[in-house]
Amino acid sequence: MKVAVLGAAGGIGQALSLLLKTQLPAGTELALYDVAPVVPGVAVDLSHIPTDVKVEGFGKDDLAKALSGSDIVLIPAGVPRKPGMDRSDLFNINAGIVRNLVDGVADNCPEACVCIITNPVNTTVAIAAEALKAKGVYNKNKLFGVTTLDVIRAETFVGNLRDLNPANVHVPVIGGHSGTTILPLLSQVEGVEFTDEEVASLTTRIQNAGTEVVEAKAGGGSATLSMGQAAARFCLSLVSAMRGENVVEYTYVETNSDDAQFFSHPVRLGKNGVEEILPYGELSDFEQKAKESMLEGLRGDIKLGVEFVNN
Ligand SMILES: NC(=O)c1ccc[n+]([C@@H]2O[C@H](COP(=O)([O-])OP(=O)(O)OC[C@H]3O[C@@H](n4cnc5c(N)ncnc54)[C@H](O)[C@@H]3O)[C@@H](O)[C@H]2O)c1
Ligand SMILES: O=C(O)C[C@H](O)C(=O)O
Repeated sequence: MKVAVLGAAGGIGQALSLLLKTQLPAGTELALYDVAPVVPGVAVDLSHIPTDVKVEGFGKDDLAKALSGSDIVLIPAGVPRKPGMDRSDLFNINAGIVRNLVDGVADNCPEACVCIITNPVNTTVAIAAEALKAKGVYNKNKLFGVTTLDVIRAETFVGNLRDLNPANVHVPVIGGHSGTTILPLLSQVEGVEFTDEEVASLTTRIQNAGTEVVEAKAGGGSATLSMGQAAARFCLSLVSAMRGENVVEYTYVETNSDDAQFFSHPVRLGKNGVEEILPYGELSDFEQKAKESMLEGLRGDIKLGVEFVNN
């Protein structure tokens, strides 16, 4: 098994690579790619941790080598937000970065599962899909937008509110990954009841949690450590699924539903990526209205990505 992290020298990239170095199964290869000259040093640093995961760093001219033979490619490369910005403000820079890196995936490891972290995820996943289609290698079962951070935040906030261990709380989060497109299904949290006021305020907090971090970091970037944890969880779930375990994660994938071309659903992962897209179940009136009012925006975000590659 080989896992590649593209953008490995960044805030997310380093946290994620550390978690993967310590948690991937023995025998896995971990390839770290970045355009930043520090990336070989990050790989040397991690290589001193005594696990049976072989780490190698690759600089800007070595994308092909980094990707060759990869089974899973995680992409957190690109610029993060500063206070006052929306995720969509990152489109101008990050769209081209994702396109180029995914072209590299198509050329060097077209069978790999590709996990997009770079924002705006609602749009960059569509860019990745169109880039893979243009190269004739798109497999909708192997492209994922990583929305796990929304899930772990929702679990943390619910756990804290009810004084429960967040590790034992499960909160479905569907939709996309920005603002109101992030839709936590609080009506489905087992064993916990919320008042209407709590549902409204928790939903808003989960939707704005990224901004909460951006403002707290005051110009120093966005979530990196919690995102590293979220991406590691998603990657390790994918690895377990590829080894035959039964694993379900919420992730932004291409669906056949009427909601939008890409939509976060509970997904049963398997040896070949998406095994089955599961229904997200019954929504409360509040969730149904919230879903209906965000769909147009989400579809617009997706269209922007499709047009970026095709126009
Ligand atoms: N999906 C999510 O839930 C989520 C959560 C947090 C952040 N993000 C997004 O992840 C991205 C990265 O955030 P960060 O905090 O790690 O940023 P960062 O600036 O700390 O790191 C980004 C890294 O990408 C590298 N990079 C830039 N262009 C590259 C290219 N063409 N090839 C390879 N590497 C390249 C940079 O050199 C840098 O090391 C941002 O777009 C951010 O908005 C997504
Ligand atoms: O908010 C951001 O810009 C980064 C990320 O999407 C997050 O949710 O933390």
